[in-house]
Amino acid sequence: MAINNIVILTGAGISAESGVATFRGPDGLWEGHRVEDVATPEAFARDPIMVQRFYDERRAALGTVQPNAAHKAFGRLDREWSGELLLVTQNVDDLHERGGVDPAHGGRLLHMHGALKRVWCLACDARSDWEGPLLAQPPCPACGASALRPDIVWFGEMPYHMDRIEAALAAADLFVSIGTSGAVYPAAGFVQMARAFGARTLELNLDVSEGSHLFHESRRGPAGELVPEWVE
Ligand SMILES: CC(C)NC(=O)[C@H](Cc1c[nH]c2ccccc12)NC(=O)[C@H](CCCC/N=C(/NCCC(=O)O)S[C@H]1O[C@H](COP(=O)(O)OP(=O)(O)OC[C@H]2O[C@@H](n3cnc4c(N)ncnc43)[C@H](O)[C@@H]2O)[C@@H](O)[C@H]1O)NC(=O)OCc1ccccc1
Repeated sequence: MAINNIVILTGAGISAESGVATFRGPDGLWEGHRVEDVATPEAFARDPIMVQRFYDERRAALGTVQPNAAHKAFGRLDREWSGELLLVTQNVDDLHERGGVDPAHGGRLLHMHGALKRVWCLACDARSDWEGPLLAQPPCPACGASALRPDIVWFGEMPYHMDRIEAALAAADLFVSIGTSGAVYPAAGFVQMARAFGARTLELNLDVSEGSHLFHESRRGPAGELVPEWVE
């Protein structure tokens, strides 16, 4: 089968070698909190200070990490692949962009769970690029109100770009999943969807994941080695 249309899904594992904590790593906790308990609209309503601190720390930490060989390999693929390519990431870091995947290049990169460097104003609904902390409740760049929240998809909220993602999965010849435990939906269901439409499916992951048995092929190892090998 000729491979022309590729859909790639990445998770926290692709950024692990850059020093970004995964969710279900050794303790997968933040200050003793399960992510599912911090990354929810209920937690934000209950304790906005705690939630803002959680994201301020992760946003600030982006300045201390660099894209790794896996991110850079996808930068090369984005530049060289003439067929259809959609890179869907569950990650909220900016390492795919800094690894060379150009978001402006035909919209090939989608952050289905949002991004740390974006904010959402609950007063005027504007979404804006953002670098600094939100703890001090700074004014919205669009309306000046102090009602900014991280532009991140929390548990119980609808992920972004689902229409584009589902259309690409339906047309995919190849679906590749990298560095994800397959524990969170709807992302964990993409492999079944791609297979249902006849795509070949490949997993590149350090450990066995909740979805490994669903793939045609599953390779074990660090993304920093497996991804450049696969892209070459
Ligand atoms: C916990 C789980 C059971 N819960 C869910 O799935 C829920 C509920 C649910 C929906 N459908 C279901 C069906 C069944 C059961 C439950 C549900 N899903 C939702 O709430 C979703 C929204 C989920 C998104 C939540 N936000 C995130 N992130 C942003 C926040 C933030 O980042 O702070 S999810 C977050 O957790 C997930 C973490 O998973 P991974 O990225 O896979 O990371 P993890 O640490 O788990 O695993 C790392 C893997 O990498 C590997 N690895 C490690 N190092 C390396 C290495 N070096 N190289 C290679 N691999 C490596 C490891 O082996 C491991 O396998 C990611 O998705 C990540 O984005 N929303 C929704 O369903 O809305 C409803 C709806 C529907 C219609 C209309 C309206 C509403």
